[in-house]
Amino acid sequence: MAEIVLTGLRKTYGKVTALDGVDLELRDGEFFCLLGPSGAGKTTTLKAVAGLEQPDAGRVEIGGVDMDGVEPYDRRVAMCFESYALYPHYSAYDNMASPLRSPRYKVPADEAARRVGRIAELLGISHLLDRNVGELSNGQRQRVALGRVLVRPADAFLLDEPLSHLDAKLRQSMRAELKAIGAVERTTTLYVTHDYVEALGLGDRIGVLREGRIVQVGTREEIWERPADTFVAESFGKPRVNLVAGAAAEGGRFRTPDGEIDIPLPGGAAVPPGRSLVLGVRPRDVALVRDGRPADGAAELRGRVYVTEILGRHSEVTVSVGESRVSLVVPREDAAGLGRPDPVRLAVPTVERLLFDPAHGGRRIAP
Ligand SMILES: Nc1ncnc2c1ncn2[C@@H]1O[C@H](COP(=O)(O)OP(=O)(O)OP(=O)(O)O)[C@@H](O)[C@H]1O
Repeated sequence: MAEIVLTGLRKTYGKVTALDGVDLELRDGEFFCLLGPSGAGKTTTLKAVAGLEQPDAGRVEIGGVDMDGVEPYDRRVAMCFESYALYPHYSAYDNMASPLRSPRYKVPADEAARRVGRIAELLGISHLLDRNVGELSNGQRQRVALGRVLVRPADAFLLDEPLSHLDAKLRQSMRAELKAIGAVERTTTLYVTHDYVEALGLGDRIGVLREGRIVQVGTREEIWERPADTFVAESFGKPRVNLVAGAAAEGGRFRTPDGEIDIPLPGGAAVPPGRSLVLGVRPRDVALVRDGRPADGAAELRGRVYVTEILGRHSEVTVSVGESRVSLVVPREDAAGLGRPDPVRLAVPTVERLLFDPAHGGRRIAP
């Protein structure tokens, strides 16, 4: 077990800045998810921790020890890449046990068998242990590769999109297993993903990486309810958060340029009238109003259906409110019969409204 502390990590490849001053602290035994779009620097961060890439500047500490000059093999971390190198002519068992036979991690054969057996069971691959890896599916191979990492005694696991080749159902069950392994082993785990559902489901805490910088670190509730900026807000949730451009108006209100949306500012934000703002509301927080008035505290918007799309048992309805668009997710039957350009009324509840400042990179200013 060990905490991992990254300070001011920088790494450039020619003209590309992969890491632009990454600061991150992982607590001992924590399951930490690093989320970011393609090219954000996730893999580079992992490699810097593993010692496979030398940062141009900054420091990596594992368990309180500065890793400068420490060889990858001496860092006591186990890393699993998205592309996994297995021995195709060996059995799954031998692949998983191979690290435990190397001089560095050598454990007695019965201990190795016990470790491999336990991890294989957690990963749901016990029945595959005798098969040659060359005969396995991609998803099965990915689990063997993950197993090979998890059997090793290590202070930290570094996992790079380890579930990317699994189908949706298997991913979901594997998430539960990984969480269980993390809890049992209490081993600090740095888990890289670009899938927000995975990050929310797995991470004790989540770090959001953008263009080589950490933009926010927090629990799933903090990241979801109090995103640091519009980038983080847009990174979590499907359909995406509604971001509506407008400005502060007299009396503590938010107004779009055409005046069609004119509602109280969230969280009693004190913003001088005229200042540009972006209002954020998640589609699942917006409701259709059929009769009467919206519930207490909710603001009413009037618009016309622009498009509807069925998402399984729910439908996404996109509504034009003047020049702005607002999406909402409602039970499928509630949207039945709705089509362009039917008039609709929407309720936007108070508490879920977020306010961002477009003049400062879209950072959240309320609540
Ligand atoms: N060996 C390399 N040579 C040149 N450029 C590189 C190298 N490795 C990474 N990069 C660049 O550095 C940036 C960050 O890459 P990195 O692989 O860390 O991103 P990532 O967040 O893991 O992306 P993905 O989700 O696509 O794997 C990218 O612009 C990438 O093209």
